[in-house]
Amino acid sequence: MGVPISKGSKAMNLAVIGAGYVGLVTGACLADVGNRVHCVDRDAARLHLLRGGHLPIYEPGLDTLVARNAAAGRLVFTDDLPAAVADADAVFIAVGTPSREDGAADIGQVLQAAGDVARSATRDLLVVVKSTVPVGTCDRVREVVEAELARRGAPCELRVASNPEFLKEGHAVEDFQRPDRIVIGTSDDDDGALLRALYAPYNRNHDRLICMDIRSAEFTKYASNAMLAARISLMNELACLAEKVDADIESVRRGTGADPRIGYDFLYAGAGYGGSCLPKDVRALIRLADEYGAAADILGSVQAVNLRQRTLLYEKLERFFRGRLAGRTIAVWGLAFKPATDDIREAPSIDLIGRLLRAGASVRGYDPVAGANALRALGQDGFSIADDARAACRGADALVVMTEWREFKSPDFRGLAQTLRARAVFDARNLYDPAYVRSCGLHYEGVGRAAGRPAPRAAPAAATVR
Ligand SMILES: NC(=O)c1ccc[n+]([C@@H]2O[C@H](COP(=O)([O-])OP(=O)(O)OC[C@H]3O[C@@H](n4cnc5c(N)ncnc54)[C@H](O)[C@@H]3O)[C@@H](O)[C@H]2O)c1
Ligand SMILES: O=c1ccn([C@@H]2O[C@H](COP(=O)(O)OP(=O)(O)O[C@H]3O[C@H](CO)[C@@H](O)[C@H](O)[C@H]3O)[C@@H](O)[C@H]2O)c(=O)[nH]1
Repeated sequence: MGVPISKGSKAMNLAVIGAGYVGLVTGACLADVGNRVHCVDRDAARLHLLRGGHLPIYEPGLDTLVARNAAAGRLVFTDDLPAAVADADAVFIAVGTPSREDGAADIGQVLQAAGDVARSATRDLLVVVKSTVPVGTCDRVREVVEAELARRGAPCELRVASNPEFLKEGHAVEDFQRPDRIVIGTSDDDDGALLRALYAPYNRNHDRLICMDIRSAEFTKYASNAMLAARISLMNELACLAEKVDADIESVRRGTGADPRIGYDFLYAGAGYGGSCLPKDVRALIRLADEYGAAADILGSVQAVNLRQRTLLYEKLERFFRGRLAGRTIAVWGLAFKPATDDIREAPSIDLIGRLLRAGASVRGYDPVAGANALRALGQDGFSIADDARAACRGADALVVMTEWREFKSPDFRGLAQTLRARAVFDARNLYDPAYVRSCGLHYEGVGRAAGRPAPRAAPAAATVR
């Protein structure tokens, strides 16, 4: 077991609905501290994999955690929701909340899961909404649950709490086990006490629980992702300006991040933020603001900058090849939206490759774990997956590095200069030292990197100081 159940807390019976990135990590981690967890999913293929000891997703450390707790009988995978809920003290809802066409979060899966719980419950329990949901969703969950209980004439009470999740993919197990905060929104002290007891093993040295009302907890999740997205978009906008004025955004990042009020984390310019959360949650927050007649000017700009940034690498390639991308072969290193995951949801690489294929280029991709997912998303017409990073470059004109996997950090540039026909490297993550790459005989472009032009001799007239 990872962390033992602490004094004062007892092992609980839990159900987690949704065995995806969040549900699986939540279920496995809570089982690892001694709770008995039923992970419920409606996806038969996913359950088949899990029961056979295979993970449907790549997440560092999750395989051993799942194997250990499944073997100990503390973690069970099932589609039998009534059995999972039968003796549960709490049921976590961790299903998807994808974007609707208008950008709002679709809470259909959450309400469906809540209705399913209320249809099966035979005892009092706490329904904990872990999915990212717009403010007011827990109220809707309560309505659905109460209507169903009334219809059944069921003599039990289902309370509702919000407990948004803040884990990062690729770092999910560590984030869950060593959280920087655990946000809990409740309307009842007993519910807060139950969640405090459940999270006690992760709350031993510092109090990481931040307790509040339900609506504030729901909002905290969106506010956090909005902050993160804003920081990235600001950095990306600054990077584009840096490139114009021949400053180097990497030096600027080091210089600005040194101020503790700014800090170094999440300050990397790149190909625009992707993944299953930041783009979706910014869209949902904008729609929420619209619904309530509130301004979302900054959020609108954050999103607009991100959309623009996602075309940046394509534009660089198009410029380099003077608009003639048809017939070219481009190698792409990194297909996942970030390192240490196989998730390609809203990955900038998938955008870029789609554009290249539409322009008539061929793409040879490589990713340590996301190749199969990329192939499923993009098909095989003009797109292929190489066995390793070097093989992706064989016969290619140029290389684009889209994800900062560790194995891409120090390639053999002299070898690449021999392999790449147009001898060009496009670095969407600013991994490399431009001067060194150029010294190896390669054309190099990063994001917001100085071209090394000599500074203008005289200030432009408009900037003359009187
Ligand atoms: N992925 C992340 O890093 C992350 C982090 C924090 C919060 N979130 C939020 O958590 C939620 C889940 O995200 P995810 O990435 O884990 O999603 P996911 O798509 O990986 O997993 C969702 C799972 O729920 C299952 N499901 C849906 N409806 C069901 C039902 N009625 N009964 C049983 N199973 C059902 C699906 O089959 C799927 O396996 C979303 O709201 C997301 O915004 C995600
Ligand atoms: O300095 C940075 C940091 C990140 N990114 C990009 O931003 C996206 C999101 O990265 P990250 O936030 O690390 O990944 P997620 O796993 O999507 O995690 C975010 O979304 C989750 C779901 O809501 C939250 O729980 C996490 O706290 C939040 O960081 C990726 O495309 C990154 O490449 C940058 O471009 N520059």
